[in-house]
Amino acid sequence: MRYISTRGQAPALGFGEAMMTGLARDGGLYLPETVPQLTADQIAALAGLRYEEIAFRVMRPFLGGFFGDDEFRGLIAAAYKGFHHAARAPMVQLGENHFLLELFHGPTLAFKDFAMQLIGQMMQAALARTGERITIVGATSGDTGSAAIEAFRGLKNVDVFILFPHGRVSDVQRRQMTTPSEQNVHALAIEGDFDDAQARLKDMFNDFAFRDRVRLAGVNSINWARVLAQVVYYFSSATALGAPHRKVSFTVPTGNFGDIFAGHIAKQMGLPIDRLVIATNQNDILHRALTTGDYRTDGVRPSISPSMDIQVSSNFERALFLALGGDGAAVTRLMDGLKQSGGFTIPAPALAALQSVFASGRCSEDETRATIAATLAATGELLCPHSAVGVKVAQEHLGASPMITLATAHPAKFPDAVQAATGLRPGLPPHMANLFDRPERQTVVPNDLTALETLILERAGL
Ligand SMILES: Cc1ncc(COP(=O)(O)O)c(C=O)c1O
Ligand SMILES: N[C@@H](CCOP(=O)(O)O)C(=O)O
Repeated sequence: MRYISTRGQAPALGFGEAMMTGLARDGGLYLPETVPQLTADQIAALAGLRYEEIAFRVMRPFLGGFFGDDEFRGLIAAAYKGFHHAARAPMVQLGENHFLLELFHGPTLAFKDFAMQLIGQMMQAALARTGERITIVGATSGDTGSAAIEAFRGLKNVDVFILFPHGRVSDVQRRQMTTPSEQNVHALAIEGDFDDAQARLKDMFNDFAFRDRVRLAGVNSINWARVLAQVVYYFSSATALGAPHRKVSFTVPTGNFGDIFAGHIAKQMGLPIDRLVIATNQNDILHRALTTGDYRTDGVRPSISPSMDIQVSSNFERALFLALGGDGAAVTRLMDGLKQSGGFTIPAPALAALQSVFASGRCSEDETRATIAATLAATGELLCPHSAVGVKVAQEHLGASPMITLATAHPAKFPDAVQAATGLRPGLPPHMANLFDRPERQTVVPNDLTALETLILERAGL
């Protein structure tokens, strides 16, 4: 199994190298050269298995032997043992033909834990082989950061620096990042938005001297292993509803496009997915791009679903690469256009290819609040604002096949928004009960590459 870059210029890598490398050295994102297929019988056999076993069977073909079977099973078991629900990713029914996949039962209460807990295990196993020390730098709009800190806190051979937009994450999200006391954890509040944070992170990867000196590693969905681990719950949920014998559709609250891209991979592996629906908040660049063909940034507008306040959607590059038939030079031209003029036009055949896989919809702030209230009244389910964006857009796309909407975070991460919508203030679960009593530690940093690199070198003692 070899991994190739979306820009077509970086060397192809094996699974372990791709995981430890993060961004390809030509600025692209790694993807498997060919996507392994599961047969209908293999998919049918997943129904009723434990989540951990489904994870093993779905991900194993991508590893190219980097982990032995027993070792990989052990890593999966360790990754999910801290989840607070026996099913890991349980489903509840919201209405006729509409289901909610609860992905917030991990330690930091967001879907990020599914991949982050596992890559925490996989990276530690890889580092144990080489004795290397690495520096993880991550960009977050709120949830990736806390999940990464939870997965890597306290490790001797890893420093973890998380860039989050100053003043633009919820209090719970910020405290999840600023209260861990371990000295290898560095919470950096950048004066900018998530797009700035992610752009500076990619700049660091493209600064080879810095990258090599700190042994830079990435845990955003830049990292293929993150996307891979998110493929699993598409299989677990679809087979629970009768796949492969019937098709299912998914609606995914979307920002950086990693989660829905994992659904695209599941479909390519043979899972019979009818529609993959992109649900955006008022930062609706992906909905506009899919409907008009014009991918153009117009500035991040802070919303009550802050984790989706993103305009430069990293993994859209992976989808474009596939839609352009694997033409790395064409992807490079479009990405250069994005950098230079804030946008690009998707070539017509690629747009048609994207539209054959993805549908899309947008949810306003008022609609988000109304959906939280209406869903509570109709079903008793308390949604976080991101999941509400998904539910609203899903309701506009219900059809013959069952629709599964991904519930991406726990409502207790966004108590102000949920209370404003319903009058109810969701409480934190017992393992986080003292979050607001712990002292915070954060550094406010400018949106400036040199300043950031200097700080990281200093803190990492390099
Ligand atoms: C709660 C929540 N929902 C949805 C998303 C969007 O997911 P993605 O960035 O994979 O599109 C995010 C951020 O990633 C998130 O934290
Ligand atoms: N919403 C995310 C943004 C980063 O996404 P990632 O999947 O690329 O890590 C967050 O919560 O940080």
